Amino acid sequence: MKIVFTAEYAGSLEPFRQLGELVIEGWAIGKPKLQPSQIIDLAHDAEVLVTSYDDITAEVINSCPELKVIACTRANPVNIDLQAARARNITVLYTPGRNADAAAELTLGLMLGLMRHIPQSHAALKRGEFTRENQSEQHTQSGLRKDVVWDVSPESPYEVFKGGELRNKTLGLLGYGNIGRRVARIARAFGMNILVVDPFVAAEDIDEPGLHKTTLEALFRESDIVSLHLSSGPHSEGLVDASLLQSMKPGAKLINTSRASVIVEADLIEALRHGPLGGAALDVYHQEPLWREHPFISELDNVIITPHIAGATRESIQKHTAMIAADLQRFVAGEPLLYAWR
Ligand SMILES: NC(=O)c1ccc[n+]([C@@H]2O[C@H](COP(=O)([O-])OP(=O)(O)OC[C@H]3O[C@@H](n4cnc5c(N)ncnc54)[C@H](O)[C@@H]3O)[C@@H](O)[C@H]2O)c1
Ligand SMILES: O=C(O)[C@H](O)CO
Repeated sequence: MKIVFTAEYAGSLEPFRQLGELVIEGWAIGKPKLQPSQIIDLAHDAEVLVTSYDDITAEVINSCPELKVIACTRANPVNIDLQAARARNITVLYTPGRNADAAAELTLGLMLGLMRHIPQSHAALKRGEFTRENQSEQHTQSGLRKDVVWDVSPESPYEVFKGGELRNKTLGLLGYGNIGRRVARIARAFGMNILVVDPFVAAEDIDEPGLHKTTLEALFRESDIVSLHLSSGPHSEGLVDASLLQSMKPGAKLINTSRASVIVEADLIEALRHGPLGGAALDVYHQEPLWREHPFISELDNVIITPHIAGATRESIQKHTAMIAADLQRFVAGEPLLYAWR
């Protein structure tokens, strides 16, 4: 069996080697996607194609007559022409949840960052603000040593960056899948109360002490922090709009590590400029990468931004490599598959 590997990988490739001849044209950060003609050159006689981000088009699929399995190392095989694969009876494997721990942990990092102004206070200190060189003369004249002064003026970091605690706050989770559930578990450990909206998960799978399924309107109205973890698609396009954002508590926070398309960006910017939002933390954008004049970069100090890195850990890559290897072994053994796209 010939296995062509154009995916990002980590950990052992031995399980693949045991299944057949392995041809590796691995993806790496900065490496452009392969063109269909390049994939066809590599995989025209392959039975298995493992990819991360390459577009596996109908042309590719139909030019590789031996293909039996296409494996995509993403939570959603959006880059595979699923209809063309189905027409050829090709099994499509994918890796749901491979980066769920990564995305959940970044979400909590962003939440703490938002509540305690960690990026802003770090940047200010690095710029030389709040250093001993800037201590007011008053303190030295009062006879206190500069290095033991505890500045409690309105301009002191203690005031400027005074934050809020997570304990006893209400966290609203929109989407209770792989990532939403993990965020809920960690947030409960911080002592947060959790509201959930997910039309595809029953209340009995959610409700337990500290966790409660509610309506979209109540979630936005009652949460101190709303974190978005829903899947994208026509069902969620522009779901978070002015009517929901304007119903939030004054100073409430919003976190989006899911997909930008679920928010109306202009409505978010308005809610950050003029309230009620006190801040937002974003990992995903309507157009990526962001550009310097974008308000999230050039204007809004109450926004924390990361460049679509929620899922980017070494462990995520190890997990997807192992998930695909295990399902390929099951495929060859004729056993039921765990991660086949249906
Ligand atoms: N920023 C990143 O690097 C990164 C990394 C991983 C995942 N993601 C994104 O995070 C999101 C969640 O990923 P996941 O792995 O948990 O997906 P998942 O499929 O496990 O869970 C998504 C959940 O959203 C729910 N949902 C769908 N429509 C909804 C709606 N209208 N309202 C509320 N809930 C709704 C689904 O029922 C499902 O439970 C996805 O959009 C994914 O693309 C981003
Ligand atoms: O699609 C995914 O798995 C994440 O957004 C990272 O690309």
